[in-house]
Amino acid sequence: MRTSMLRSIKSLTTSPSSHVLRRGYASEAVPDRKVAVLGAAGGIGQPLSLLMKLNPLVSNLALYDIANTPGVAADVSHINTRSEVVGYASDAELGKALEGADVVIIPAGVPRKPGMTRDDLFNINAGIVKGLCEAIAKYCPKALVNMISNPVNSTVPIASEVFKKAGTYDPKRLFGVTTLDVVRAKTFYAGKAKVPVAEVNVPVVGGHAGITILPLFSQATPKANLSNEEITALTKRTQDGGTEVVEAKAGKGSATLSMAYAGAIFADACLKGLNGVPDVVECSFVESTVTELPFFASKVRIGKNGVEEVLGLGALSDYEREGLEKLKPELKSSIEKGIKFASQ
Ligand SMILES: NC(=O)c1ccc[n+]([C@@H]2O[C@H](COP(=O)([O-])OP(=O)(O)OC[C@H]3O[C@@H](n4cnc5c(N)ncnc54)[C@H](O)[C@@H]3O)[C@@H](O)[C@H]2O)c1
Ligand SMILES: O=C(O)C[C@H](O)C(=O)O
Repeated sequence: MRTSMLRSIKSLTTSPSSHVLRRGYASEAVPDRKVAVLGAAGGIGQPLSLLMKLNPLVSNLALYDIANTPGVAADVSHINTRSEVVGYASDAELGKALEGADVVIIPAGVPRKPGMTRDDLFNINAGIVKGLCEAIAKYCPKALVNMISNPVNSTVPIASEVFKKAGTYDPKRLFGVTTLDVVRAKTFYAGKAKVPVAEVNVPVVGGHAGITILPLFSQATPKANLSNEEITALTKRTQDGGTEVVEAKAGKGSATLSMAYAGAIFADACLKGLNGVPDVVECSFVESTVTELPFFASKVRIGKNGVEEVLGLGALSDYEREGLEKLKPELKSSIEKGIKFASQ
């Protein structure tokens, strides 16, 4: 995405065709797409809004938050790229922010402090996510929902229950964003294997918390001859990547910049899928039959209707098979906690 996005941004801002695009005459080549960011003024929301403003696939960018939205929206709106930016600042404006949205990205909610698990955020974030998903069911039930708010292992099941209750649930349109785990696995693997990071691919499966994050380094490319000890250390670092940032920020929140980057990659994949670009594949936490668990992160092919295909796990090493069995009880209980909360 990086090179193609940067190339498109460059041509958008420097070539005569940029005027054509901005006037909206290029709708065949680049259809209009509205993206809504809920929690747009937060630590993730601000840089994510910036990155979505730079994405030439976006024609309308709706920035919603319960605090500080006007400033963020005014600031981002001055950037001379294709999309029109509108800020929405209160509950009463949420419907307008969502109406017509093709993709809704949700980074609303509280982040961790040192010593907390993602599950410790459940009590506050579950209610936030529930309310936002009720509004999505009402105002843009066909949108692809990119859930960033933690604990993802529970917030995605909460969203599914809210949509089921509203009669709008389409499992193809609900995604837990686990892209940051893939971003980390790629970075850490490239460093250890001494291969160019831009060429690295590593699937990360399972969920998005501690041992439920299972990077499949046996499938990493380019291949490298890493020892079992090195694979164990890489796996642990990927699983603890979020905590590494939380501790480094020492009470000032969790990953925001790397998450904004990861969220922008995933939203871009959704937009490309919607636009009919073939073979758009990203890892995501979705409704799944890959294991006995109802939700599971694995590679997913994204197309015009959202999830086109949930891909299987491929061949696993003994270490990964063991990790897979170990993560299931925790992931199952987080999923059940979300379902129980939303069905009350
Ligand atoms: N999926 C991932 O990989 C991943 C990575 C990093 C962080 N996160 C999660 O993302 C969430 C946000 O993190 P952050 O660092 O941006 O937090 P933050 O506190 O900086 O920002 C959160 C924003 O959400 C807004 N908000 C709160 N309630 C809202 C509501 N009802 N509607 C709209 N906006 C609302 C707040 O006003 C704030 O601006 C946290 O739950 C965090 O754990 C997930
Ligand atoms: O670690 C966190 O709490 C935030 C996020 O889930 C992350 O992986 O960085």
